[in-house]
Amino acid sequence: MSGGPLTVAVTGAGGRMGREVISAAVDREGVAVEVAVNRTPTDPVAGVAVEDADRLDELLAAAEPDALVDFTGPESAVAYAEACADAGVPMVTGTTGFADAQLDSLRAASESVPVLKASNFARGVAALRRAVREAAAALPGYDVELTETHHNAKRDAPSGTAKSILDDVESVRDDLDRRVHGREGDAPREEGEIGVHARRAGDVTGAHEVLLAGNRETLELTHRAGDRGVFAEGALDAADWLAGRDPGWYGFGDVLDAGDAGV
Ligand SMILES: NC(=O)C1=CN([C@@H]2O[C@H](COP(=O)(O)OP(=O)(O)OC[C@H]3O[C@@H](n4cnc5c(N)ncnc54)[C@H](OP(=O)(O)O)[C@@H]3O)[C@@H](O)[C@H]2O)C=CC1
Ligand SMILES: O=C(O)C1=N[C@H](C(=O)O)C[C@H](O)C1
Repeated sequence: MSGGPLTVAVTGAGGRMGREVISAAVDREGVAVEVAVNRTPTDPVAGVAVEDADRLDELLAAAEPDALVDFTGPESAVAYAEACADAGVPMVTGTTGFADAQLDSLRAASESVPVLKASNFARGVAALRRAVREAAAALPGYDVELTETHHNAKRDAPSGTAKSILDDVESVRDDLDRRVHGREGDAPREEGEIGVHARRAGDVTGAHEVLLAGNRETLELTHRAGDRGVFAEGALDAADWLAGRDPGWYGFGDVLDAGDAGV
């Protein structure tokens, strides 16, 4: 926790999440949006002027915000992480869909500044992930299938959260190590599979459902995000927690474990 008013920069300010982060910051006492940028020209968001993203270096140097909050795309998130490293600004990123090499670049930035990356800033998802780890470990031999549902404009599939949950399952179940993305035709389930199903429809904010089945019983664990505000609030909590930390690689679990996330 920074201990004083928190100043933030927001990238992707014209996007669904960028707008939500700015609105949540404006509504939150003790938080000021000092910098907001977008790749394409965008009208002010919640009264905050949005600048050209090409000016980010210059704007960060002038404003020296406590943290930058990024919800954009993998390519831009890497470029913004490099800008943060150059300017000495901690970075919170909720962007998903990174390739391994892009993750390496983010990690390289975390050698200069604190970088906190989370595939989902909802507290309920953190609880879901704990519950999934416990259930998958407690039910050896049970089949596991994951279904995620998102709005029809989402680019990456499966979702970043789904990938995190799959990592969780694999971390406690040595017998499950093969991710099967959908099935078609003559495709009976085989040992070692975790089925993964990505649905894209309408304006669904985000839902993740894990099905465990075996021994003539089923267990379903589901999280549904009610609105994007839940992610924006979590990202601001993360920014507050990250400000002033040492360089390094952090996750949302660090914020929640610390119990001082300003909630
Ligand atoms: N961790 C979490 O809790 C959550 C994560 N997300 C993730 O956040 C990301 C953004 O989601 P969402 O807000 O719905 O997406 P949007 O498409 O609504 O917004 C994306 C924003 O990123 C900008 N952007 C995209 N690509 C580039 C690029 N190459 N260079 C510069 N700017 C770029 C867009 O700029 P422009 O307007 O110019 O196109 C836009 O402002 C996704 O990866 C999503 O999965 C989403 C919700 C919660
Ligand atoms: O793109 C989205 O909308 C979301 N993306 C994140 C993900 O990929 O897991 C988190 C949330 O589910 C919404």
